[in-house]
Amino acid sequence: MTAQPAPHPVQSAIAPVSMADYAADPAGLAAALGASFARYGFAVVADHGLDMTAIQAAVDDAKAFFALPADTKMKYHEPGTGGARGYTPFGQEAAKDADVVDLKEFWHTGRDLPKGHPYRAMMRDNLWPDEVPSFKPHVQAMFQAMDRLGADLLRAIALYLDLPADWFADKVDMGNSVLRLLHYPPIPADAPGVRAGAHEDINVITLLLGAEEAGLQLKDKGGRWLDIAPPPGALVVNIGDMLQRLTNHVLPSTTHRVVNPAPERRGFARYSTPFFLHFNPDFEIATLPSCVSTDRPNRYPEPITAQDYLLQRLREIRLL
Ligand SMILES: O=C(O)CCC(=O)C(=O)O
Ligand SMILES: [Fe+2]
Repeated sequence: MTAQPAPHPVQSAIAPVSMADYAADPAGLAAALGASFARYGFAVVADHGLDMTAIQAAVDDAKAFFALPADTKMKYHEPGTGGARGYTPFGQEAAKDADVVDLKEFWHTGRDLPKGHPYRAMMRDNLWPDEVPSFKPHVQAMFQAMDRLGADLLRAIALYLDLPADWFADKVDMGNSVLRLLHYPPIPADAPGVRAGAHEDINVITLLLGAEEAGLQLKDKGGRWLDIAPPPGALVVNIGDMLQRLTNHVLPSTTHRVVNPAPERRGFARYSTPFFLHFNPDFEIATLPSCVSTDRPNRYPEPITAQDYLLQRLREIRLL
């Protein structure tokens, strides 16, 4: 595989928050993260402690999978299942209300549930490609690493919300979380559509690696698009609709997109790996009382289970 030149330097709108002092000063991280989320719905997290060699091994296997012939990849596509597991080809997903499809293909890995677990009724079994033998152990390890880091970030978010640090722990420990391995191929000059149209994430929080290749933008409060250009290896974390709903918009789920590169970088693929952290499917998303006040009336008087909310939203993005 030929090495890509360094991505285009882009000025980032968001200052990174370091997790290096997390153990010594959890309240400090909670305050810094919370301030970034409240302002942008996004945070850039450095010193997150992920084993980047292990992550790279999984990303390399994803690249090997995407390089397979289309009909081989289609063996791992399960139509009519919302793209929950395995492969989703080009031309399938579109942003809500968009009239063009996104310029991407992806693979989804979820949680491996023990035999007989009641959530198996709602969470499909994983698929694994035979053609790339190390894919399964590498991608499983990456899923577990992101799952653990997500739980850590939720402890900081709980502190920011004045909840006990472990408030989220038993609400996400068997969550329907998904690791998405994404491939945006090189783009012809006249390609219609964009790599990923403007959208909000459905889940609780998203942990994104691989956004160094320029293109990821968030829509700021005033309607302006801002570039999110993380330093190499940094994690981009954003609030999803489920946490926005739980917090009555104290933590906003911000619209974002991946724009097509400048002409001189159109020949390069983009590989990124969002981990969509979800609640356990039967968790009832009911507005936190501490996030309701006379200035901030409850926007969601009716609770909804995480599973019902997910199904409703997947229909909107044409995955069901
Ligand atoms: O590829 C990226 O950087 C972001 C992708 C994204 O926003 C998504 O898949 O929800
Ligand atoms: Fe997204």
